[in-house]
Amino acid sequence: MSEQSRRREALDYHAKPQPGKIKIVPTKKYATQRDLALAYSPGVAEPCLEIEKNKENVYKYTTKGNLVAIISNGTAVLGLGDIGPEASKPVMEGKGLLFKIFADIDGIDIEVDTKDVDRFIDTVKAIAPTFGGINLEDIKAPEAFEIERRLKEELDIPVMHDDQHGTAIISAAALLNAVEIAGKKIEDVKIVVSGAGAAAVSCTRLYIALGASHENVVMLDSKGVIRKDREGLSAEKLEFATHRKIDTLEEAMKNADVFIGLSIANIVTPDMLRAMAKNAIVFAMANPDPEIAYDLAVSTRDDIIMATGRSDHPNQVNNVLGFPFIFRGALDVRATKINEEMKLAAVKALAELAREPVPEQVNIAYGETKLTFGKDYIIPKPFDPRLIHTIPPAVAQAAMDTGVAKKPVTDWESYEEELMDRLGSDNKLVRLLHDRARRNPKRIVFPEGEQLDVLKAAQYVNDEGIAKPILLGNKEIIKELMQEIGFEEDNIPIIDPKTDEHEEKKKRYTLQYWEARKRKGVTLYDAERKIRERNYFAAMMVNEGDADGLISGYSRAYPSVVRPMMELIGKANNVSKIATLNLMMTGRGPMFLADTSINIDPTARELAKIAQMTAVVANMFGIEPVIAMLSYANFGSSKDEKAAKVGEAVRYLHKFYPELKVDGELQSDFALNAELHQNKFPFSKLAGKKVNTLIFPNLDSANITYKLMKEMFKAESIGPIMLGMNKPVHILQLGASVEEIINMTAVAVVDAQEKEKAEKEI
Ligand SMILES: NC(=O)C1=CN([C@@H]2O[C@H](COP(=O)(O)OP(=O)(O)OC[C@H]3O[C@@H](n4cnc5c(N)ncnc54)[C@H](OP(=O)(O)O)[C@@H]3O)[C@@H](O)[C@H]2O)C=CC1
Ligand SMILES: CC(=O)C(=O)O
Ligand SMILES: [Mg+2]
Repeated sequence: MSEQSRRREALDYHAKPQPGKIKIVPTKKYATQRDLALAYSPGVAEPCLEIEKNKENVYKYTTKGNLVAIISNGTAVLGLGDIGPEASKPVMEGKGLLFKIFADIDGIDIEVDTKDVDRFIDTVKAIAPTFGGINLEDIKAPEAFEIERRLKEELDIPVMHDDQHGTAIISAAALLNAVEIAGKKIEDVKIVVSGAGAAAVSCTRLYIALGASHENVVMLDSKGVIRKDREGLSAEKLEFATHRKIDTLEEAMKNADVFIGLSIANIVTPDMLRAMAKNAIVFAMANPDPEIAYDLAVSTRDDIIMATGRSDHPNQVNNVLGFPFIFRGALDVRATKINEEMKLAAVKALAELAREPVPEQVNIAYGETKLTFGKDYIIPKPFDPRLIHTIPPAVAQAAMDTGVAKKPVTDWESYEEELMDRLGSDNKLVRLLHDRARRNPKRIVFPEGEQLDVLKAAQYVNDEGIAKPILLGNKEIIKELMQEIGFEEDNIPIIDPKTDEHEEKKKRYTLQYWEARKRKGVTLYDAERKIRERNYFAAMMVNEGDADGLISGYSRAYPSVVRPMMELIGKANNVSKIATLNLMMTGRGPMFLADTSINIDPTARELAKIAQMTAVVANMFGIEPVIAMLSYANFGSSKDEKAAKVGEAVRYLHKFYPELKVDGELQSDFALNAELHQNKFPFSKLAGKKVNTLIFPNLDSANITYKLMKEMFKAESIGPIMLGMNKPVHILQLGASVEEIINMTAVAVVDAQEKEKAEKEI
């Protein structure tokens, strides 16, 4: 992308469809006069009086506890310098967005038009009652030091200048890991720090607290190396002034192990990098453009461990990884400050998290094959969903240990649940599914073992204890691919149905298959050939109890995989037709949609059965189904046979499954809008209820709807989940993502558990 189009894209992003990046949305009902009487006068007086009696009640009745002010005067905006309060607003709004998406904190930007330290402090103190925390941002040194110090002393809510401490925490975690990867010791490394401002000073202090040697640091500002013999140094610069008789960055870089850039763009040259020690560590963190461009640095030396503040290269060392989670932990225990112990706890948690195996969804989010701890992955990625339940508890615990938590956590398990819920119910549901699978993992056969994405999913479910994979395909190819993704597991069965191995098993499957199909035109010879095909072999494995479930369809069109499954495995006893559902993660919560893939124009009875089978699966996910039978008409408003068919299906359901919360026929708006539904059809079984299951009258409408939701609203989908098969067999959509394959595998495991339970009951 050219520089010009990148610029245009950034400007359009901010300008359209409405200017800016955040807005305020009410959290309470406001539709009726009664609601307004509660939200505002007279009802609002009650919480006011409660808070007047006890100020702490402000946390109970208002947004204070989750509201953070992001305050700047625009004097050190990124590496752009003193561009003024208005020009800093996009950055501050950006931080508001990041607070929200990563930690569910409401961050409000406040730009203050003053460079006077006292005036700035007075302004922040005057507005502090509104907020649960204060994030100071992009205020230049040395004013930033005094502003933060005094506000911390004078306020009883957490105050953190993020450029100082957020940056220090993240870069310290990255440095600890980088030093280890480089085979060095923090105590020994020679560190050059370019910049002597808010970020540089705090970062260096923290590195020293973590073991770096004061003598090994050389710091530079806009005038060059900060030497002890220089006149007029501020207290902070004097703290890091060196006795060495050098003046320039070029001199400082000779044999240095670490370069820390918190200054301005493009001041480091390739020659300077070449002069550094072996396995040099270079954190060029100036934003938006680093002290040396990433590509230039890595092409200069191949032993370098390189990081920047940007998201478009490996190793983004940026305070975005810290502030959302540090404030989350501090707010949750109502900490009165963010102290050293809390910062160190965050450093440790972040550094350790980078060493853990990376969830596949992070690989996907960053378009990576396999992120692993090493030179190109020294620090977690901001979109890592583990951050929310790893960093805040560490910070909260440290706050409690040091006596600054006014509301300590008492139940850590439910606190972690609450943290995970902050990222939405989708995560919760998927977690529930994976947890259920993990309780009793089953053997799942993957006929498409030669596909990289299938292997990655198999690796994940194996590592996570969700399933015990069995892989079908060419052994050599599979092993090579496994090695490529680091799937080093010798105990995974790999079977190639095309070779002469497993002769006895193949003979058994052939005879079974022939037995079942010999009166349907299949000869023994046909059967022998079919069993060498992976999907047939896999289906026979499930039939014969050599596997508990099957996942296929990644590389072939849906119908061509359904066919052998129907031939070999068939329907469950009480089922006339199989069907499928998709579980969609939507803004209003999880929704079940059926039949999305098989029955083109089901009869009334078939529709009723689809609804009943869908209800069973919803219960399996721990959700009580509330089912709308959809049509273009409402409760008999059209006499047309298409609408009447849905009405008839509802009558079946009411008669044979009276316990189900189901009604219709219904138009989709009446199905989804509980209030509209209640007003017009108070007699309905669904009146006042939140519908979570939609049964469509035909395949056209169901398939089109679920794919539209997926593409237009980026709704995540689990499915199509097979309904009514005799065994746990699930067919993927062509080209399903690794995440989808993982989730479908978990579905197959839970399905196998349920079928096992049902058999035992019989
Ligand atoms: N990646 C990240 O997460 C973060 C990155 N940063 C980046 O760090 C930089 C500094 O931010 P911050 O500390 O808040 O700002 P400050 O204004 O407080 O500090 C800027 C410092 O850079 C120094 N400087 C300017 N030009 C040069 C030069 N040619 N060589 C060496 N030093 C120079 C200034 O020197 P002098 O004292 O002489 O004026 C000053 O000490 C910015 O680029 C910012 O984007 C900041 C926070 C987080
Ligand atoms: C990332 C950040 O806070 C800065 O560059 O100022
Ligand atoms: Mg900043």
